[in-house]
Amino acid sequence: MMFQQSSRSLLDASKKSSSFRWTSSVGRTFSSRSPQDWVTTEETDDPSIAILKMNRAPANTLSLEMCTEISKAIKELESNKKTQAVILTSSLPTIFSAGLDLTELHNPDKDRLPAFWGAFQQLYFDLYGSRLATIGAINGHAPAAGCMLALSCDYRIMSKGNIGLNESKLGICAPPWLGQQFIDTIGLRKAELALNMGTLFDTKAALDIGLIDEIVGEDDVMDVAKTRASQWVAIPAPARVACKELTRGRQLNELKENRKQDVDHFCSFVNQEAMQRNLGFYFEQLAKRKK
Ligand SMILES: CCCCCCCCCC/C=C/CC(=O)SCCNC(=O)CCNC(=O)[C@H](O)C(C)(C)COP(=O)(O)OP(=O)(O)OC[C@H]1O[C@@H](n2cnc3c(N)ncnc32)[C@H](O)[C@@H]1OP(=O)(O)O
Repeated sequence: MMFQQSSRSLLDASKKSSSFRWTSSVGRTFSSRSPQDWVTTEETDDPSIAILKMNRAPANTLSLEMCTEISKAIKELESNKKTQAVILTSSLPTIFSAGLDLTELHNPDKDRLPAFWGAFQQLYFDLYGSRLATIGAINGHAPAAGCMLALSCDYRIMSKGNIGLNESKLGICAPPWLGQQFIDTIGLRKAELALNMGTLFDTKAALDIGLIDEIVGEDDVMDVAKTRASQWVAIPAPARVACKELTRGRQLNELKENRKQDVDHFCSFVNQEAMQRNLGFYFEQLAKRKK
């Protein structure tokens, strides 16, 4: 890995507290196959290009275990010298990732919360700082931390859905490092407007502001992703890695140096009563929406 980070203690803590079926504070039961199945990797006909698929129905939300599984898959791919690129995509029909799992944030388990945020930070380190060329094949909605997954890729193609940082609609603000990623991608003024309004962009608007690089037809996503991956792999790996270090190294190191403060900041922010009220309200609206 290019920007190796140590998170042993946080990830060890996450293993102790993992639970895969639970009832949320608004009474919905989440269940799924085991976390090992939430993320799968596949080979392509080009041995230098792999596919990483998120399979956590219903919305590929990022729980502590989901973050850990994605990080683990990236590290495994990186450990194979032949692998030079990964295509990140979703196996769900309409959602790339709905962002952080709100059950982690709402009425949180006080011991689990810091480990959860540590696993989310680690995922940012692992994806944004990967030595691999990363192609985001965004085949559905990608709000908030789902947008972070997309922003962490080197190249983004999108077929459908909405993308953006909508945290303000939940009564919160994106963490500074995610906000910075957004600003670095689309520029300060556009980011300022979008962050404040919590704007989610459709594919055309996302392309217009530079949040994605290309719109592709639904049936063409994987073919285009493979073509783009081949183009990235054709650049000598040391040059690619050096370019990534040049454009992303400062931001990655900044969080690395402030990791503990960021966890403390997040936990005290989330534990505020007003914050919990906002989250509870948003979460209930989300659950009621279909009815
Ligand atoms: C200077 C300040 C410093 C502050 C530092 C700390 C700041 C804290 C930072 C916190 C960062 C937060 C980032 C996040 O990612 S928050 C999560 C944001 N995500 C969302 O708002 C997305 C919510 N979801 C949707 O809008 C929709 O689900 C969708 C993605 C548009 C898809 O819609 P669709 O109709 O297809 O699907 P459903 O809505 O029916 O969803 C299917 C089921 O999944 C549940 N769901 C969806 N999203 C989440 C989620 N994020 N967490 C938990 N559960 C989710 C949804 O309720 C459905 O469940 P059901 O089938 O049981 O009804």
